[in-house]
Amino acid sequence: MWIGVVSLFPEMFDALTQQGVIGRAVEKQRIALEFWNPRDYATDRHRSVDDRPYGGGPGMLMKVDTLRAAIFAARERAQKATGLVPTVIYLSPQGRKLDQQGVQALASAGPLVVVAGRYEGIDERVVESDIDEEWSIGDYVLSGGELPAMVLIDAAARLIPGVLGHQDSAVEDSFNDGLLDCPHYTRPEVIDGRQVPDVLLSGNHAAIKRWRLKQSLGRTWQRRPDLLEGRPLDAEQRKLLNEFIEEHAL
Ligand SMILES: O=C(NCc1ccc(CNCc2ncc[nH]2)cc1)c1csc2nc[nH]c(=O)c12
Repeated sequence: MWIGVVSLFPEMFDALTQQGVIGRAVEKQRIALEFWNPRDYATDRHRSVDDRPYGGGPGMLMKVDTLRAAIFAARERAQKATGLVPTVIYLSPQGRKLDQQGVQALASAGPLVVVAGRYEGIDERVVESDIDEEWSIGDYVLSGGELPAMVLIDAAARLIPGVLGHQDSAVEDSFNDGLLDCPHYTRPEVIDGRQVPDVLLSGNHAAIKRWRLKQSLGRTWQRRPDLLEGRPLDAEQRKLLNEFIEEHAL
């Protein structure tokens, strides 16, 4: 997967590339991550990258000419590197809320150019002319688009074949997709008098699989019933959930 990042703070993305799953994927060239900094296109003495808003008001906007130069350079590189026209994504509080379905779509959309804003954002005409999709990661105010861009890249990269070493966990994800995870346990067997559920010590893998699915269904019902609305249950899952509800009926 080829991803170009337009950001004033490319060094922030070291958090993504220096370690972990994504770091290894970049190293193994499963993912190509390249950066363009609008400041590198500044021509004035102060190398300014922000500009004042028409109509006045607090805050600044990203300077149009340096931002567009960086977007064009990233887009051109994407085409040279992949032979495909990239989808240009702008992270913004006004964007579509990112969820796993959106991540799946982005992961299979070919090369991406991801634009991370700073200040109060970017000129609306740049959104209209150069941006294909606007995405937000949630309804809370952050200081810029870099953390949202890293969230998007991390989530999308995990779906690229070969990025996740232990394939089964990716399969698990798909198996549980749309449900909350079940409780997990590891050594010691007792913590402050609290024991590990017997089924997990039984070695009965069918019973363990059943217990985990039941817990996922039950927890989703308890904590995020909205997730169940968009997800049909088969007969077995319906049965397990009903058992859970009966066991937890107050
Ligand atoms: O660039 C981002 N944030 C920086 C930022 C925060 C606030 C404002 C505008 N503030 C004035 C205002 N707001 C409402 C009315 N008037 C502009 C830019 C960002 C990208 S994706 C994302 N997803 C979740 N949260 C985020 O903040 C982000």
